[in-house]
Amino acid sequence: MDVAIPDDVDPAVRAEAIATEKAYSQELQRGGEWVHIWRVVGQYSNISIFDVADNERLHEILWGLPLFKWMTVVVTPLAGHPSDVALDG
Ligand SMILES: O=C(O)CC1=CCC(=O)O1
Repeated sequence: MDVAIPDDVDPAVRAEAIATEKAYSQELQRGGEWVHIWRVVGQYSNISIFDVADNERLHEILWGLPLFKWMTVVVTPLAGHPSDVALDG
């Protein structure tokens, strides 16, 4: 997720949107659907890992992001790798 909040956004609106985004994200993290969030060093971007039931649920989560209108989001579906020791029986 790349974030680009326009410079002319009122600082109070910006602060409120960022605070609401944090609460929204942390609720989903606590619920187990938003598994990881990492800051991309040097950029107003993050790399996140989601574990959701289906694409519709991920779409709902992403569209619900308070900063969504100021974001560019790229989704890369991932599958388990057969060499992952965590997947060995
Ligand atoms: O700061 C960001 O990368 C945007 C963001 C997504 C969830 C969150 O809390 O911030």
